Amino acid sequence: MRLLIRKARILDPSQGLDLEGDLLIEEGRIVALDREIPPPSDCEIFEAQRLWALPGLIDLHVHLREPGEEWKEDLETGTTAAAAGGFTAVACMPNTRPPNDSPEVTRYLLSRAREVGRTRVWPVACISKGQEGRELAPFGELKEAGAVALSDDGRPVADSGLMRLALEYAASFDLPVISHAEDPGLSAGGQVNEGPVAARLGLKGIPAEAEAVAIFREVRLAALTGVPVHIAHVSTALSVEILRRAKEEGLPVTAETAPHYFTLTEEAVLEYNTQAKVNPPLRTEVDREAVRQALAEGVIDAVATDHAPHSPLEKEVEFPAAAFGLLGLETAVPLTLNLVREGLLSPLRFAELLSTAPARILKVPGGTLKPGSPADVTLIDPDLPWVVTEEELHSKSKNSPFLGWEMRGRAVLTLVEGEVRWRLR
Ligand SMILES: NC(=O)N[C@@H](CC(=O)O)C(=O)O
Ligand SMILES: [Zn+2]
Ligand SMILES: [Zn+2]
Repeated sequence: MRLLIRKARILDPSQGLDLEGDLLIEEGRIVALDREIPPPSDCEIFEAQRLWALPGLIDLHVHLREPGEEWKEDLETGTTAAAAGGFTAVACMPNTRPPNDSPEVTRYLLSRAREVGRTRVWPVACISKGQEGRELAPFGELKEAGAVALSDDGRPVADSGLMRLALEYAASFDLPVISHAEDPGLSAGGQVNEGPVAARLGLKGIPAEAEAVAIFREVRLAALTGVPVHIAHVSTALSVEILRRAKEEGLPVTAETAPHYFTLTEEAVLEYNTQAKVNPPLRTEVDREAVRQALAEGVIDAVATDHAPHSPLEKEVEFPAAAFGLLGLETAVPLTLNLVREGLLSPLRFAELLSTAPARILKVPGGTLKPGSPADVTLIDPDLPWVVTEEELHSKSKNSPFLGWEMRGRAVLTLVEGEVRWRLR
């Protein structure tokens, strides 16, 4: 099958390309990219005027809840939501039941992905057995089974010595390490950002320092070991300053943030709105502004969603009993496009944050439209207005703080290896 995408705005950070042109796809690969490609015989044509064509978006941080919490999400619904959000690949975190700390779980995820996956699935395995922070998981076996990275996401690795060992051991298997940076002593019992909002609600706060202290530890461990560390879900101005300094020192540290941190503030939890309860918590306007600047300046390298589905069982309860986490896959594109519209990001930087950088951080294929590459392509209508409703969302859960929001911009076509995995209406 051949497909010619015509007159799109082609954005490919891997080649520094931002041009209006055509993209020819054949047998699952990109075979040509040019200002104008004469349609070959026997070719389907997709007219893409006013649309953006990007290397398939890659979400390096999602929770698919399989195995063990399939009432919230499963591999099929999670990857369907991903494709609808414009993603061609997702990296799934290991805090499942059981956690992905064994080659059996990794292999199970990959076999489910082959059977029902709508996108590529890159399993992230545990740093520690059972995510208990005591003993390292079997990195070599996990890598052999198909894990692409390591993280105890959902929980921090509290023991700094164990984290150092994890970095050294991970390096010998060339597995990236992703840190859920949280000092558990400082965050213990916390529900929302520490400050006036927490006080007003009568809830225990989580200070910015709980994140900063942990990020500083990872920065120093990267310096000590020379092994790269990737920081998950950066939420504060203080964290941004630590990362800025680390980068100035030339240390091998990368970081992601999520759209909720550059869109919302702690005000979203007023009235005990559990849909906005997330870890790390939504912070202040100063933090939000710092995160936005960090994305523009390159201090934060990538946008990930931290898509964390929960059912009403976990969310429609009193605030302290509610689970942390919110949906992200289907709202990331319009929320990140807001930063383009505000003049903070160029369209090329947008593509970098959501595709090329995640591929580089995870060391997985993708993030490019170079001829010869697999045809993982996302077409976005950057202006399309739509409203977030439960019916629109493909995720099994509906825990989005953006329900009812008017959005602008949406994926209209998602191709994985040239196959249509999502087409808007
Ligand atoms: N971010 C969250 O609030 N929740 C995540 C865990 C995590 O990402 O740390 C979850 O698994 O629900
Ligand atoms: Zn986390
Ligand atoms: Zn997470």
